[in-house]
Amino acid sequence: MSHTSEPTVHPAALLSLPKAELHLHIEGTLEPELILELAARNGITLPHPTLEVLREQYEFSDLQSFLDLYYANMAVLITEADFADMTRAYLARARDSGVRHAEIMFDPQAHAARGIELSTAVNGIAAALASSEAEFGISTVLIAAFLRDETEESALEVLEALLAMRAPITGIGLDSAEVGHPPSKFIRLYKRAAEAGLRLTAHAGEEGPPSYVEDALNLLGVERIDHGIRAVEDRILVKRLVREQVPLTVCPLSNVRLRAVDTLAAHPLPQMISAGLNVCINSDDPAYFGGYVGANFDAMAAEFAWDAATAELLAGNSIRSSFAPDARKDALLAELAEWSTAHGTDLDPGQGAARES
Ligand SMILES: Nc1ncnc2[nH]cnc12
Ligand SMILES: [Zn+2]
Repeated sequence: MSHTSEPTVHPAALLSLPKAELHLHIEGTLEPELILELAARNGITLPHPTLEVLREQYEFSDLQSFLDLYYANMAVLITEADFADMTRAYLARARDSGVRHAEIMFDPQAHAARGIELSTAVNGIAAALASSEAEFGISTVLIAAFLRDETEESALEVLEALLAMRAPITGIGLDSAEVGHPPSKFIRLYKRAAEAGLRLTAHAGEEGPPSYVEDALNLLGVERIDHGIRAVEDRILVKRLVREQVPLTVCPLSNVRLRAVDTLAAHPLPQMISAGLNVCINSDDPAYFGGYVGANFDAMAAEFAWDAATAELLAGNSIRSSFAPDARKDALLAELAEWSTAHGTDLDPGQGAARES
């Protein structure tokens, strides 16, 4: 079902494509096996105590049905070592997906609400990130995401605590249940974060209306929008997003599993690319949605018969839209140019596959 005359990019080439992952919840990388291992290690009895029963819970009808399980499973994260092990497991899988830079969100309020010290979560994650470049070849950025279904006061308190402890965070995000919790709830939080020199992103337009995307830009001053797929419903907003080249961190497998879109074939990403939007591909909560960033690329490339130039465009967007230092971006863009030379659209069909296999 090729839509172009160019050869479809080979899955092995997609894995070697140097890319950045900008939308990733570290708690959403807790694989069922690790959940059970940590539960045993910490003497915790889970409501779903076997792998089989736990796996049966991974059928979601919407965002909230997923969030219920996501928050429940966090109960196994108790010590710094738990947070570090979870983070290292993600980095290993991200490396296998060709990720060279990762921007990792965590939910500090969700852990504080369970009585876990902020420093436990921060230090555990940070310990794994500290050796990420040496161990996995992945540079990283840590983002504190605030729960939009909690109050702004709670978010401000936690942000102040993170600043006071000099937590190694580069930015803030806004996640959890979207509808009914508009960006306008968090104006003071984003103002404070901007004053503290933090980079700004927010989930918007996942389940919520296009007006939430507009409000995140206008009221919160975000530099990036996480998801943003419902922006396509508003032509004027799309024009603005194209004009300003606002990065949209799209998560195809997540959108299908949470029923934001009916099927992968109905996903608006191809339409977004054609419109000239600055989109990239991410995994969101890969342990819950059927795959890491490589699987997201594979599924979309197969569904839409993407060529190497489309893969290169998406990877380039991810690198350029990252919060990485300019020197790191330049190095990754140079790697991408090398990949492009090896896998470019002027390549004979099959040549890329032969090189990779
Ligand atoms: N996809 C998602 N949307 C909103 N909040 C989240 N928290 C973790 N994953 C999320
Ligand atoms: Zn998300």
